[in-house]
Amino acid sequence: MTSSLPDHPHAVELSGARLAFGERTLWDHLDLAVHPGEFVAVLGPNGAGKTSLLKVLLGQLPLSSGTATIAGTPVHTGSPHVGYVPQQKTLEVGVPLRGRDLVGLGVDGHLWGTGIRHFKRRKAAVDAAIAQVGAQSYANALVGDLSGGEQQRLRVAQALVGDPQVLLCDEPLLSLDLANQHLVSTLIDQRRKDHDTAVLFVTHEINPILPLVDRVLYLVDGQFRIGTPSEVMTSEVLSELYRTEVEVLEMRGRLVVVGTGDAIDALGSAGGLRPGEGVHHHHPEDNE
Ligand SMILES: Nc1ncnc2c1ncn2[C@@H]1O[C@H](COP(=O)(O)OP(=O)(O)OP(=O)(O)O)[C@@H](O)[C@H]1O
Repeated sequence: MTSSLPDHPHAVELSGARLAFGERTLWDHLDLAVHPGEFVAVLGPNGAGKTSLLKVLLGQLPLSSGTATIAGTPVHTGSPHVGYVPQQKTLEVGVPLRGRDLVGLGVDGHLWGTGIRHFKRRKAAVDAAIAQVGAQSYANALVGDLSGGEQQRLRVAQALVGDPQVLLCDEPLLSLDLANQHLVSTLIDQRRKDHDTAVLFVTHEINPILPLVDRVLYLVDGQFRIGTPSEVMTSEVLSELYRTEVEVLEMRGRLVVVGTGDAIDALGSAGGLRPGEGVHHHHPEDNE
């Protein structure tokens, strides 16, 4: 399968982008050009506007000002060039949906049409996406019977089934154990390497994906910074963003963010301290 648009220099482009709800500005003057195959982590405390940014790129939320394009085209809903891994919801046991049905939900009916020829193409696309995430052995099982990690791999397959040029992921590692975090992040990394798919990856915890990240967009309370992890994840930059003293320590290849005072709550969700805790190694189960 190949994408129908010729390769565009920028997979995602935000220019002078501003998003406000009433008096509250989530971000303003945001310029971001993401290249094909680039992996951008979107970090920041609760309510900073990370999910809203993905919604803008999905065409679900209009910008207050500025422009947003995907592969050179203004954002709009139902773009075949965008794959989306939404925030994880546990699927209930007993839902009569097989793994391959879940993946098939990612297929756009308008694009594929109806009839036996389209049915075959659709099935081939679903099979290919299932194979990309290595889910063949449980694709016919009921999703409610699958583990969180298996469900998440199928969700990634659902996002890949339309052969997207841009993959938007909203905390795809949440509630996964370390092995599955590694598995799912490796799948996403493999996809961008093999297909030059750009990845915007919203997360509260940069450590599991630190080796994959090209650039970080760090949003805090109307402010933001964009740069490589070593440019953004520093005591100076985060102290400026949080407007309080924040320390970033590197320990055995992991970044530990340590803050004080009022910022503790916010930093707790960004990989740092929670009230009453000492230096805190942010583990995945902390997100529970
Ligand atoms: N349609 C809307 N109208 C008004 N306010 C909204 C709307 N959508 C989102 N918000 C507010 O915008 C803020 C940012 O929300 P968003 O979900 O983007 O944050 P986030 O950074 O993804 O947070 P979290 O880490 O908690 O998921 C929140 O305070 C939210 O209440």
